[in-house]
Amino acid sequence: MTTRRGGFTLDVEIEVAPGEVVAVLGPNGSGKSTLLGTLAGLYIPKDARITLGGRTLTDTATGLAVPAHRRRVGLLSQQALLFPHLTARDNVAFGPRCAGRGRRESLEAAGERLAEVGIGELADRRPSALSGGQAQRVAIARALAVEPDLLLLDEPFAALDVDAAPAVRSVLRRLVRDTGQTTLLVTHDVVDAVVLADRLVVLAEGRVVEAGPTAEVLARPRSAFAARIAGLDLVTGTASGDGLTTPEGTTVHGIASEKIAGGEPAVAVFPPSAVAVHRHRPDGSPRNVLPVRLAALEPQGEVVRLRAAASPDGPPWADGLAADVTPAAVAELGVEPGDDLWFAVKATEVAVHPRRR
Ligand SMILES: Nc1ncnc2c1ncn2[C@@H]1O[C@H](COP(=O)(O)OP(=O)(O)OP(=O)(O)O)[C@@H](O)[C@H]1O
Repeated sequence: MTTRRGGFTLDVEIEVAPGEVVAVLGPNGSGKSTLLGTLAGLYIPKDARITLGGRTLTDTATGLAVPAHRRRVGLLSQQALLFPHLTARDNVAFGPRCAGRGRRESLEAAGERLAEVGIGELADRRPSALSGGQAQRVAIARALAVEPDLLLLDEPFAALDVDAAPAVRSVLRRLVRDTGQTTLLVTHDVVDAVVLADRLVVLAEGRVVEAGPTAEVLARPRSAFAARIAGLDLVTGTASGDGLTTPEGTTVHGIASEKIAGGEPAVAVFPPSAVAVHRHRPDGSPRNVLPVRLAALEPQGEVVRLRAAASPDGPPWADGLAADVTPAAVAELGVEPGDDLWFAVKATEVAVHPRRR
């Protein structure tokens, strides 16, 4: 598709498989919202063919443009944007009604969706009597009420205050993760992308500069933007009592970000700045101590990033882990590629998130 907005041109080709979650990342002004708006039918593209599950939604060659409310595309934006004069239930029932479903059926569906997002008891309230987090839950219910073939999420947590965001995030993560809902998610938060997305697409200046499976893009970023967001250490495995267990049986001690049942797929995330580097195995406190072989030293502004390879004495998943240390510490350690080192991370620095199956 090609969409123009003022002097800006978005020119992309994107495919999302049924049931897939694709995260769209990119700097401010790269065209992420324009992409979602074009798919939702809010912006008229200059030149585009958009199909969804065998239906053509837009084809500029033939002049076809299915109106937004008939696309079966759910859009959730930063702001809830509810109708102020309608109750939560009527707001949610609005979409199905527009799509031609009966009044009773639409209201019933609305009640169910509101219960699913945990606010069934607030169905009769107007938006002015809802908190920001509650309003955003109504907006989630509304986006799902049209039984969308495609769900578009445009930074759905960005406008929520720090108290409301975690609960809404957890509701939405669960819905996206567990229902097989085909979803395109715009986010600035790499953890959301890691936890939710099968694939990442990186936009810059209106074009796709990088695309691929989430883990691959983050492990081997090619664009500057992906490299910047990829600056996190990730270990995948399954949730266990005190953190995460990797496929070959190591435990990474950490703190669960939300309730996860033991054995559920999970990912442990920590910043390279939380990794301490030692020549010899450190005694005592840190719960996570890991032998690695130093692969590379990468200058990263104020710090030096020590990139690990797996050590013959350690787990294979250490390959690619990063530790950020000061140049002074590098000099003190006197390390060079090929050296055997120890990475240590406190359990309190490791966040364990549920992961998509
Ligand atoms: N109504 C408009 N008229 C003219 N230009 C616009 C309009 N809306 C957006 N633009 C331009 O289109 C470009 C893409 O904007 P868009 O909102 O899609 O970016 P984005 O990647 O979603 O950014 P952000 O991360 O800041 O939300 C920007 O350069 C912006 O200035």
